[in-house]
Amino acid sequence: MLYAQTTAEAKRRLFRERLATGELLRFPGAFNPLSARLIEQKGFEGVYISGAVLSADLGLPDIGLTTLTEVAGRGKQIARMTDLPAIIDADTGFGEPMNVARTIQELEDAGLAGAHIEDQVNPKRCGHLDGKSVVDEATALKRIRAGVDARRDSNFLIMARTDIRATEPGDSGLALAADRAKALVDAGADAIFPEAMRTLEEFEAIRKAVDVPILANMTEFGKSELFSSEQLASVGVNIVIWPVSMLRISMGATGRALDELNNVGHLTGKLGEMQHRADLYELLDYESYNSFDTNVFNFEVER
Ligand SMILES: C[C@](O)(C(=O)O)[C@H](CC(=O)O)C(=O)O
Ligand SMILES: [Mg+2]
Repeated sequence: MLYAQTTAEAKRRLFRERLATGELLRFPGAFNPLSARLIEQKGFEGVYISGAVLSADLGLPDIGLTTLTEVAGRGKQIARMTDLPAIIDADTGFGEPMNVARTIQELEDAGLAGAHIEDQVNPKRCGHLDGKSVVDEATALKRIRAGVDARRDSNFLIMARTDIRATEPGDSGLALAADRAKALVDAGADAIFPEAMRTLEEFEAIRKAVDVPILANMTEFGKSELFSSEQLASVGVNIVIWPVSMLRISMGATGRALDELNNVGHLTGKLGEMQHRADLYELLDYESYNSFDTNVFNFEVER
């Protein structure tokens, strides 16, 4: 009933323990609190909260328009609905290193298990678009140090994302990414998110460069080939995210349903694609509200 039972501290501790095993942990992107529950019900290890989804949800492009208050608020709504650890996209940390420090404390208070801070300049853009710029190494390291020093729960995972790979083509971009990843780890990053890696070999190169967990971003229509969990595990990736995928799927299905309404005038033909009322109620744990008030759940839903 209501929110998940596991405290934020326990989620972070368990997440750290799981991460230490070296296995691949799968974090699909939750586009709302309810979808986080579905991710948990389907047996995944964690929930990702994407900046691209958060901004798209508000009808805005992913160019750093959302505020810390909006991001922490949505993060809290999603994280509290699941016993799984939730990691959130904190973009460039919402300002100067001092702002990064406050960002991390706000995200801890919001119940997140971790966050990633990237080294793009503001205004930032999707990591899989061309024409990105990154800050110099000293600034990138300051952001991470500020976050690490500010956290109060040492289990809160601070992940450094570097976008530097796409600033130069070919092997030189990859070498820059490996160097920056090493420096970010020296500055205290608990994990590395190498953005816009193109091939499995590129993930492998970052794996060799650092000895902390690394994350693979399997966002569609971007720079990376879409590798399977098995392939990513085989090159030593520890966390995989599908940040926007569930929103893309839902919006695609919504578009097709609206076409059907226009063309046919009813949705009878779409019933099989819908989440059934009974499944929704199960996900909401509707029945348990009955233990509080027996008048709440005194009906049956036929499948
Ligand atoms: C991971 C990401 O930062 C996000 O906000 O979800 C995006 C995803 C995307 O735009 O496809 C990214 O920059 O890769
Ligand atoms: Mg993002």
